Amino acid sequence: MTDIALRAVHLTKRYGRLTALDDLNLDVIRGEVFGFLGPNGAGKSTTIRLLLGLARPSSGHAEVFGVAAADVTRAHRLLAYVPADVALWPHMTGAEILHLQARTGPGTDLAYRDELVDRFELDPSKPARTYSTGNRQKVALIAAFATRAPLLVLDEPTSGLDPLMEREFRTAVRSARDRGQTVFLSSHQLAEVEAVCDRVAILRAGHLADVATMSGLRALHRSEVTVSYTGPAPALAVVPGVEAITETGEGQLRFTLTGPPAPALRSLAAAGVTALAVREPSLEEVFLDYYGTENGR
Ligand SMILES: Nc1ncnc2c1ncn2[C@@H]1O[C@H](COP(=O)(O)OP(=O)(O)OP(=O)(O)O)[C@@H](O)[C@H]1O
Repeated sequence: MTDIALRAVHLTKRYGRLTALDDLNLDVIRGEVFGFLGPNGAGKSTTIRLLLGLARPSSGHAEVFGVAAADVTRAHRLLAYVPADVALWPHMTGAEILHLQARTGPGTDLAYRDELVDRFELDPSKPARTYSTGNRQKVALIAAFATRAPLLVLDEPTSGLDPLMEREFRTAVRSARDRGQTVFLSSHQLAEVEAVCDRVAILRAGHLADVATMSGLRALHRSEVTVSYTGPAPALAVVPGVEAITETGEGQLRFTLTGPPAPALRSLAAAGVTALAVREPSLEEVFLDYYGTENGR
């Protein structure tokens, strides 16, 4: 089997006059956790459907471990897929669905599956129609993580999960990587991708803006700090990582911070700080900051 888990070659999808994906060329290497990051509507789900042969490209093609994505029967033996909107058979219980998926998929580690049911705190005895969005997502994630499929494709996998379950999700992704599985996950959350991925592709308005390693992405990650103080004005201009210092009022400052916060905090220590707020920018803001102001279309 080839070492390229997923390959997109000039992959393009047009819906009428809208180009949802424009000439994507991308290789995901076997064994890596690969993030596919982009704001809402960037074309992430469209790309995933093309990579999995579930939609037909306008031009270009995709491969799963060297198998043409259009050959869905063969390609899908190599992967487990969790869509963004998980639909389950409404009258079956979680346990029955997991049982069925284990029989039809590429092979399941049943002991690990039962462990995941506990860890994700899923009550498998209930019929699927009674499950919340998050619980439906859990069923699909448990089924996917428990398979021995060499590739897991997860579309916005944590959108319905609460923070505790997000932690379990991250643990499960790391275990998948330790077992040698390749994980491809789409997200619009920088923090999630930062926590689990080795590399990340950044998609913006249907265009691949960048493929970065995590350290490259961290350089993009800039927090906005607002501070009120009663003492002397802090000498922030000389602090590494501090930029865009703006006086917002009497004894009030705003600045952006990249990298470790310790030097900035040391400089603030003598200023008699009365309030400090740190805000993580949204992905859209990071993109605007990094890629310019036009909306990319
Ligand atoms: N079947 C379709 N028909 C027409 N337009 C579509 C169709 N599917 C997607 N689009 C459009 O293609 C663009 C990309 O959508 P897509 O769902 O792939 O984005 P996304 O990055 O997954 O967004 P989100 O994070 O909101 O799910 C959007 O402008 C969307 O409206």
